[in-house]
Amino acid sequence: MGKRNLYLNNTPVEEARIIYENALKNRIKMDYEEIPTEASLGRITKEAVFALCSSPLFNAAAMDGIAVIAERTKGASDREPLELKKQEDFIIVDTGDPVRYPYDAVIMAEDVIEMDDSSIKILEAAVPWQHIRPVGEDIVAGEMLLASMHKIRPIDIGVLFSGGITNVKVVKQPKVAIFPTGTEIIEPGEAPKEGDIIESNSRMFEAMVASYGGIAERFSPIEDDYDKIKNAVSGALDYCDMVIVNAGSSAGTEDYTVHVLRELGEVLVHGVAIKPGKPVILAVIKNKPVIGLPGYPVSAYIGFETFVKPILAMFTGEHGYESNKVKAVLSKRLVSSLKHKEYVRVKVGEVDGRLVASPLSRGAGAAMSLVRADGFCVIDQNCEGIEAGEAVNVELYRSLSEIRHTLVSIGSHDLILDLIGDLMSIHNPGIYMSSTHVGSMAGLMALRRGEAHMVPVHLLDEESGVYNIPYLLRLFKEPMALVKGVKRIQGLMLQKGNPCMIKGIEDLAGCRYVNRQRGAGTRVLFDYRLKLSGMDASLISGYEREAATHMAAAALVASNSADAALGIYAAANAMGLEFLPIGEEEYDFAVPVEYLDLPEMQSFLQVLKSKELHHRMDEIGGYQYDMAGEIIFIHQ
Ligand SMILES: Nc1nc2c(c(=O)[nH]1)N[C@H]1C(S)=C(S)[C@@H](COP(=O)(O)OP(=O)(O)OC[C@H]3O[C@@H](n4cnc5c(N)ncnc54)[C@H](O)[C@@H]3O)O[C@H]1N2
Ligand code: MOO
Repeated sequence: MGKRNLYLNNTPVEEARIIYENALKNRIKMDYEEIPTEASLGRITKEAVFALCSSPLFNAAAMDGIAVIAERTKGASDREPLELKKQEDFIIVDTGDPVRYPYDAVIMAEDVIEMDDSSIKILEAAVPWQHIRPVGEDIVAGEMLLASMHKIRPIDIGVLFSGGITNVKVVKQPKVAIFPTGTEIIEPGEAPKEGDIIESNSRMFEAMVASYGGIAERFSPIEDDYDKIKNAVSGALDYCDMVIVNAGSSAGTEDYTVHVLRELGEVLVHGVAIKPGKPVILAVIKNKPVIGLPGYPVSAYIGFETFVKPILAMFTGEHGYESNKVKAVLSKRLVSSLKHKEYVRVKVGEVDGRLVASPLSRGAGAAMSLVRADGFCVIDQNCEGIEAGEAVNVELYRSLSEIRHTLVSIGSHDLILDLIGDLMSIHNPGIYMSSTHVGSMAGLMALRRGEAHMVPVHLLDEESGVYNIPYLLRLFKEPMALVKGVKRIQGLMLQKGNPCMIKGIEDLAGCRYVNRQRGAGTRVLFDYRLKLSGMDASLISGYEREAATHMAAAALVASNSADAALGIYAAANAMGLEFLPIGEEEYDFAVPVEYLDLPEMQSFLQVLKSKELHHRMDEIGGYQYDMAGEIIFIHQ
């Protein structure tokens, strides 16, 4: 082996699905088992379930009171109360007690006047069968309780028991073997060295298999070794219903999966027009589905959702997964290739009653983009892209009600945003903050387009030397508020020990710098300082290289991929870097006045002023928060 697989196809998603499902439809047979009713939550009934007994089993009192013979209560009224004798005319009953012949009505305790131990008075006649639940009112023996192929819910379990059903026949859960592969893969808990990757996908698959009604059998990582992979897959097929092999699915010299699967059985598809998820392998071995999923976490997730989930449904019979599709306005132009169908993770916010979708990182390795996402939108294969402002369909992962109670912040990044969001959810459960980091300027533009409630900004006006306010005056006609945030120290983040001996911006020539994106406040500050020092940007290698956040820039320096970056003290500190202060800046929040009263904004303001937040900022260091939460109203 050791050869590259340079022959991946590009089968359209739907076509690949049909090819595979057709190949499997006569091979996958649903199996059944009988299980205790109490263990049947979420399982699918094999066949209709009929009640063995009625409920109630007898005529039962529906209220606490007395059981009477209705005929004997005739004529009772306010004017002529009727006296009844215990045991002769009535007996005492509690809710649920049987009511036997000759009694045929129940009078509620509240409507009974007690005379002495053995007699009572009533002021109204009883109607026959009042307050009595007749035999079989709820369930009649022989009645169908649940239909075939019904997914059992908590209420169904209750009803099954009431109908005398203690065991139920359900569809058997398929057993799915999961094999992570790759010599670089180490088990969680082991200390990672350079080149090692902590195993995570098989754990994610295990949870996905369970949530879609299967039983996962997860194995330890197998190294990139043809025979080891072959023996593992072949052995699992003897007792499992399906096998997932993770990674080694594309064109690497050690990507053996497809060769192994070809030797063991038939590979129907290798390579699908989907992004992320392209190198999916769909195979049939020993009449069972064997699926190779790509190693990158996002590709693995989308490959599973697209190809494993429908095959699991062929075993479980569960097809009715809810999909929560909404229409949202796209905040940023999305360009996509005609070569594939693309799944783009998006954050969704509701601003002024309008849902806005902002695309997140599109990298297949960026698992956090899935965590941060509220949903995804699909760009069809025959579509080259979608313009900003166009409506797109978004499949939501989060509930619409959570999205509606989310403060949407788009703008400059700072570590305190995560802390604030966290404290908001603690102080006001049910209120959330979503922050997208695009830089100060891009945030203000998003606010102008009505896509955010608030923009974290730190923009220095070079002429006046004033932060933020001049920009709001320039860009907004409507009344704006500047909520004061923090003063934070910006400086050069340098490698430990400062091996390049950088003492100021002038020393950056000849070093490997990493910049921030255009429109980021830190970039504006850097350009301003460059100008002051009279230095030409072209002398700085890496001036064009951009990192999206302070932490991302700091991480590049920490990993010796760059020598210096401009950033905040907190990021340098978090990454264990040396820090050369350049100056203090004002990191505030631009808010249209009309949003100040939103409950989500009020929660934000409360947290911003809280001791708890200030304490956490002290722990990180580099922040001054004397004015945090003060509001400056900006009038034109
Ligand atoms: N020359 C080409 N290179 C690549 C192609 C291509 O068509 N031509 N396809 C790219 C695409 S698209 C994808 S997706 C990846 C998929 O590659 P593999 O499925 O072969 O996966 P690996 O290369 O083994 O791993 C990729 C990545 O994922 C990490 N990984 C693997 N297993 C796990 C696990 N269990 N838990 C966490 N992370 C895992 C692995 O270490 C790698 O970092 O190929 C492109 N290349
Ligand atoms: O198609 Mo791969 O799955 O994008 O990264």
